[in-house]
Amino acid sequence: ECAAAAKARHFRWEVSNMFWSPDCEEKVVIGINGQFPGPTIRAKAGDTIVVHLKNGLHTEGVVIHWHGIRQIGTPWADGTASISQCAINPEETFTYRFVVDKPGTYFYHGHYGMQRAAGLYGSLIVDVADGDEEPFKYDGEINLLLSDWYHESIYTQMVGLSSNPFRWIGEPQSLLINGRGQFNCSLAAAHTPGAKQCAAAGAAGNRHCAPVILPVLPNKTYRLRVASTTSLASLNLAVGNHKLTVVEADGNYVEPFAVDDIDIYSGDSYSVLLTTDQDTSANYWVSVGVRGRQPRTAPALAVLNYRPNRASRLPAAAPPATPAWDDFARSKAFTYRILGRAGVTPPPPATSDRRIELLNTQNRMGGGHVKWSINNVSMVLPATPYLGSLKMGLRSALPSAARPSDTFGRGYDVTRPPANPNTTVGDNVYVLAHNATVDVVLQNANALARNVSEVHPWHLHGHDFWVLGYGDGAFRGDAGDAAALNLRNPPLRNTAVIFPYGWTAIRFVADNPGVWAFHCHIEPHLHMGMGVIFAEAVDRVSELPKAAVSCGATATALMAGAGGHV
Ligand SMILES: O=C1O[C@H]([C@@H](O)CO)C(O)=C1O
Repeated sequence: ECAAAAKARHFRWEVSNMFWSPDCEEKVVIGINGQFPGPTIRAKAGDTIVVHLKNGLHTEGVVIHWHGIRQIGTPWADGTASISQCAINPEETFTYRFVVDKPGTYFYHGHYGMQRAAGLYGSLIVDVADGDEEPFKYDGEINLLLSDWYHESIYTQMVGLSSNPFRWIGEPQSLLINGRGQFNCSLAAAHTPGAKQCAAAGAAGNRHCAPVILPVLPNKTYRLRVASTTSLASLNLAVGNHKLTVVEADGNYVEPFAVDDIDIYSGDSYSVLLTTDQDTSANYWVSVGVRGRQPRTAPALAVLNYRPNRASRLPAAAPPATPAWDDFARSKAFTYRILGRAGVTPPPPATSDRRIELLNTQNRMGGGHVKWSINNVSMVLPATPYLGSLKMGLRSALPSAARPSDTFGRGYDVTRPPANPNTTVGDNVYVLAHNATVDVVLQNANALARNVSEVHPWHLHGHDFWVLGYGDGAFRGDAGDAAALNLRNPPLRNTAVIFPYGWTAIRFVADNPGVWAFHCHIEPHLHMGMGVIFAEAVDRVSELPKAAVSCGATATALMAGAGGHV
């Protein structure tokens, strides 16, 4: 019996700032229990995870979001500051308790300010429950948590993003694999004109930035678990000479397909199978490079080490080249191939109960501030977390009186900079009826500069969604695009990308009472307002832990006796 085998896994974690050299340059990172990245959580489907999280940052709050875990029945454990809980104060401990109900490749990360970009992240891997089997076979596993790294602190970055004039964060200094990179040198210098060899990193024994070595045995099949928690970069991963067979995306099985490389946007996770069927006398490069934006960051490299070859024997061939950053036709071809595996729950086939069309634009506010807006409103977060304030009916805790719009109106020209770039801020709270089938169409557009439209990976909390389709240009809803959506075998995911000047349509059923963020997973873009909130049947949320709601207006009301006593 599955239920009997499920167990509670307890963790005691302390978050703190610490000196670390992720790419061989010493900086300050946010670590957990003295580690960067944070400890990997490994569990079985059905287990309960209990994390006692102590905030050891001296002067700021913290929360942790369990990315891809739907938090069915535990919306207060979603780890989103101002949305699902109060930020945990310094020296305080908050207990997250939630069930990991579905096997898959997940991760966790900070969700307060830009703390994710400061290094607050780690892997969360859920195996099938005892007695269950994955629908594919493999002999071993390799975990690759990908990220990007900036030398400037997140505080400097945040000040720049909210300053007038605006200061953009720019491209990252390094890409990291499992928290390690090499700035200003290359492990494959012999193949990179002008690059210096990273002798120092290895020779000095710098354990923080030593190359990632992935030992494998010949003629075996490995499951590579790949996830991206980048602040900005869209990535591409390739392994020299080896094909990759994609089998899982965001904790859901996909119809297997073989490729030479995969694109990974921030917030995505994949499992790919790799068979070690190449010349056994050699080692091979794993290369991770930037796509979607003009790269200014060297690829991250790791060594696939065919045992018993020595790990120090660098591959003779050059690392596989990352495809051209702006070859969006290639990116789309990969993304469009991701479809639900036979047996994956199909979406409700009827037309949706509600369609919400969200126009993504870059705007100006007050002359110089640069913001991202959704239907012309840039999201700001409230002092009092929504889960508490909405459950207690404190409408006054909402930053704006008006509800946001379900459409941006026909006729907006997505091919040009906004005709009227002025925007306002608001809460962007959409109230969803219990069990409604909701379609959301994300519409991309031209940014402030001419001939610029960027990639945005959107991540939904509290749900997986079906990705029903993608298209170029403006969504022509009832004029054709709505009828052409894939209701047969769409993939289930929690993150979906919008391509430049394109649209992406998703569907989910609002069957998980709570307050859920839906936002661009690019850290600076979220900080600039690129998101909305889905408040879903909040009246059905069961009693909230007081520690999740005891701040701001909810704390005041609680003290006064409205909704319980403290
Ligand atoms: O939000 C962004 O701002 C800059 C640029 O548009 C203005 O400097 C950029 O590349 C972003 O993604």
